[in-house]
Amino acid sequence: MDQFVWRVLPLITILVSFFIFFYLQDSDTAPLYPVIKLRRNECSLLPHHHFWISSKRIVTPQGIISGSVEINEGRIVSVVEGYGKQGQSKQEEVIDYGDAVVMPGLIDVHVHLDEPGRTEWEGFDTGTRAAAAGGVTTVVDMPLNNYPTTVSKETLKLKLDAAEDKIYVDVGFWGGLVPDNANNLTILDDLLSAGVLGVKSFMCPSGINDFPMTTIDHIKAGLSVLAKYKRPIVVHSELQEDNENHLELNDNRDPRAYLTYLNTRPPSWEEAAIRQLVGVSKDTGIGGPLEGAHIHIVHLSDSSTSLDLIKEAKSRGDSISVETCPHYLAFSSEEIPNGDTRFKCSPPIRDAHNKDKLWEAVLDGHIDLLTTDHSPTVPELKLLEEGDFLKAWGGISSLQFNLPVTWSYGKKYGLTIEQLSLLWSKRPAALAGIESKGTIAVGNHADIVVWQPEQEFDLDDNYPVFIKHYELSAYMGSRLSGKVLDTFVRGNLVFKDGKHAPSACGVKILAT
Ligand SMILES: NC(=O)N[C@H]1NC(=O)NC1=O
Ligand SMILES: [Zn+2]
Ligand SMILES: [Zn+2]
Repeated sequence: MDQFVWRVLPLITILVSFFIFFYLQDSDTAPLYPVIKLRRNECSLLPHHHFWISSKRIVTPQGIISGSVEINEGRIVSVVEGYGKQGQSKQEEVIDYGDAVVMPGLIDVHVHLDEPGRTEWEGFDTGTRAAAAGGVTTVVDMPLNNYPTTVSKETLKLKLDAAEDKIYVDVGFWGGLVPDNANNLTILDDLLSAGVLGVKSFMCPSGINDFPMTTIDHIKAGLSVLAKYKRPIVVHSELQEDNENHLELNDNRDPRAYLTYLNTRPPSWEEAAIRQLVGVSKDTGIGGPLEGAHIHIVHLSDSSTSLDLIKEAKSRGDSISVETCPHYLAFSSEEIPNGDTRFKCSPPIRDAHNKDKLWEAVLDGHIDLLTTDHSPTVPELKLLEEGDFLKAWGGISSLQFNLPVTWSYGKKYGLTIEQLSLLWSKRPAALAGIESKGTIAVGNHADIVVWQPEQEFDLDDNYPVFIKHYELSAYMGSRLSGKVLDTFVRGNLVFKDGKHAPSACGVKILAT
């Protein structure tokens, strides 16, 4: 036995020395902690944790500057004006992006990732890879389309477990307000104290059985708890009217014609819901009985009376805000081909005049922010072959394309890069209460997208798309401008040249 040990000992010594030698080659800061070091490197496509990004177009709250951003351990530690003047830095630690735009990463506060329960529709892995590839550094996940829906602290726990080790960007979570927890506010209170950033509810059927709609009284009850936590409710604002003209039943019009579907969900549905909501938001103003609560209207499509009601509520000091989505700004009902159910969503895409007015409201600041409402499904439910607009799943798949789509269509209306950044980063961060994100400012998370507004590309089958069932996206086949080059999340380079970092190191964001 002794003899055996003496024979293998030199061999073991040589193996150990080889390991140490190669490990030290790879290390620059913490040679004594190989395990931590190796894992950290897998989070990023860069070897450094302290580095500089320089560019002639950096979007800061003070305007677009030429200079550099210093990043250390995931935070922005300095922003220096003057291109090529990054002080003490070593050359290999400076990434020079030339005239590419360096901007806060996008924050998409309306995304259905569908996991657990409907991972065949989307999922944390595919969804957050798509986000990273599109320059989206934070998403806030919706409480429905996953199964079970996120309506209690127990179901939130299932969400959090399902997200473990799968997220490439940071992810926050909305809880759901449904009759069950609106009628038993302890459940809602527990859900909020478990860390959801706020709650979502529907004023019409949601299309998902275990996510029933709420009445305005449920919403009022929910707001009383939300006020205490100072967190928002985000509301799908359509109120179904009992108007025969709009019912799908007894209707012998062509279900493949987009107009048939459009007529089933008129602007008056949005108007009726918003009228009820502004009746309640009046109490959210300073000194009001619901001070601290906030009402946010999701995916506004009607740019007429619905928008006027919101403007009025804002001008009297209500705590209320509104989002719209790229598909309402990119498409109009006149252009939607018969049977092309990729364009089906609710509320529906309306006519070109409505779209122009939506852009006007975006540019004037009456619409606060943009989101995707990325709501994917499987081909069997999108019914592309049948082309039946009345039966197909309503929801548009677009998470990876936010930035180029907003830019491609917006620049024709005079949208600036600074406005785009407010709409996609700063204001969404404020709504979700995650203000250490959303701007390139000292102390903030180094969540950054680098993109080239002038670069055009075709969204065809050769383009690396990471959303599941990408062929169901209404944007496939289009030519866009504004190519995402690199994406950083908390200083980790998570996406570059069509490739992701080896490990999914996004963080689950919980409100405290
Ligand atoms: N359940 C769900 O995701 N519904 C979404 N789809 C859509 O088009 N509008 C929605 O609210
Ligand atoms: Zn909705
Ligand atoms: Zn949605």
